[in-house]
Amino acid sequence: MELPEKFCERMRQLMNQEEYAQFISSYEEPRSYGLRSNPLKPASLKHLQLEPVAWCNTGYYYRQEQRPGIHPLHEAGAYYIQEPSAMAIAPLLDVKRGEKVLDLCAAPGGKTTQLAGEMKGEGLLVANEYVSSRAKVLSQNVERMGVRNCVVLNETPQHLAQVFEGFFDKILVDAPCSGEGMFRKEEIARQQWSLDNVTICEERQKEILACAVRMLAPGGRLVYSTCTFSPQEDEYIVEWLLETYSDLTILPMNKVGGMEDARVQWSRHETQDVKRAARLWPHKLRGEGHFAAVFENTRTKEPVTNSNGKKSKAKKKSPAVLQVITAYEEFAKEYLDFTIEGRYEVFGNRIYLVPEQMIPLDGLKVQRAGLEFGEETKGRFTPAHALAMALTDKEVTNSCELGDKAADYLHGEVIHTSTSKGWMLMTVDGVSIGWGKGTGTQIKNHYPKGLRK
Ligand SMILES: C[S@@+](CC[C@H](N)C(=O)[O-])C[C@H]1O[C@@H](n2cnc3c(N)ncnc32)[C@H](O)[C@@H]1O
Repeated sequence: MELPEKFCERMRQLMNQEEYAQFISSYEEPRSYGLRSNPLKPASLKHLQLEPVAWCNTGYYYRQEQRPGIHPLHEAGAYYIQEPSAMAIAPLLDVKRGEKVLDLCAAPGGKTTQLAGEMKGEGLLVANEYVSSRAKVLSQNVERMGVRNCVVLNETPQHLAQVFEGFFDKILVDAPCSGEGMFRKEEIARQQWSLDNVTICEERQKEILACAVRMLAPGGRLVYSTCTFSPQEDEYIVEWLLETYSDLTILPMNKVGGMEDARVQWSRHETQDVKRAARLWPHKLRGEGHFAAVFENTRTKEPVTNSNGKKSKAKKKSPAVLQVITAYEEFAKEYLDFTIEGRYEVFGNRIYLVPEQMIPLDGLKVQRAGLEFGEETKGRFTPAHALAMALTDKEVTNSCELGDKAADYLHGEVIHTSTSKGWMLMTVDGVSIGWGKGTGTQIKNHYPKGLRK
């Protein structure tokens, strides 16, 4: 594999001869493939031969030729395909049900969906992505994985910091970086790499982190991660955070499965605490490589905030809004049997469930306001695909197991079978995959046209 010359030169200077040889030869080895099972949509994965990933209790290695990405259970959100070392990051936040959590650089959503699985649908998860096309992909993945409590935003960190000062219990900054840990996976990462870009990334990371620190609640936790090896974006950044923010302390980490201490000698001022951060190296474990550090905000005093005091005022609902809510409630009475926390928000003819702790959405670039329930047209309610993906067959009055017809359903075909009439949740191996509408002799296909295979 052809690696950028200046990258090799830098690594050669940083490492001793023996380690450099091991590091470089890892690029000639085949890479490992991983998937993470989704606790929100449990399924049997017996059809795959899996080996556990040491640092993630839902993570597994799979063999490339098994191609789990083309199985209907993938479309059903039973698992997320994710590079194994990337699975080490979300657990570091130690999220608890009911917390307010921000994933500031979230697309395509590997770590967001992992956090969502740990939160079990309770609390507030804000997933933000700066690049709008990537925010759409993030939103699709949040939907596929059946997440109920996530608001997807397409904002700058600077604007978020103004709105959410001191608001979040947990913040993840999985920063845009020079991507040296992607070299084996993506040729484009090798082509786009340059020493100048490393420096640009370092500056950008500091700007993003300055915003993240402002949004961290007293006692809150911040996790910083990259998928690159350059000390400028790893040890330097950790040291900079500790030198700049006296309220931040770096926490020790449980380094398992071949993770190593970060290297104090690679920081600018040899700050000893830097070693608490972790390096995941491709020549030391089965993964492409990552860097991670965990910080705690030791400040105890509440800051003056914009957001904490901001509550959604109960606005008088217009007749049009009431019509949408009524249509949903009638649908829910007939077809749903579930309770879920949050507040209704209506945008045009669409109704969403927004997590209770979310502040008013006005003035924010919202990609997904929460869980979309569906839309009303002329008094008739059509449930959203997102709602189907977030439900289990126990939470609906009618469901239909597709079995060997799953591929037909994903193609958009009508399912011929005698059925009851009305909306039904379609499932694959018991996991929801979309809506169908029974006529008595067949089920009309409501799998979204844009997702059909
Ligand atoms: C390493 S990726 C995130 C991967 C994601 N956490 C996951 O696990 O799937 C970093 C993200 O930061 C976004 N980004 C780029 N510039 C940014 C900026 N100035 N501020 C915040 N995010 C930015 C990128 O578009 C990219 O999606």
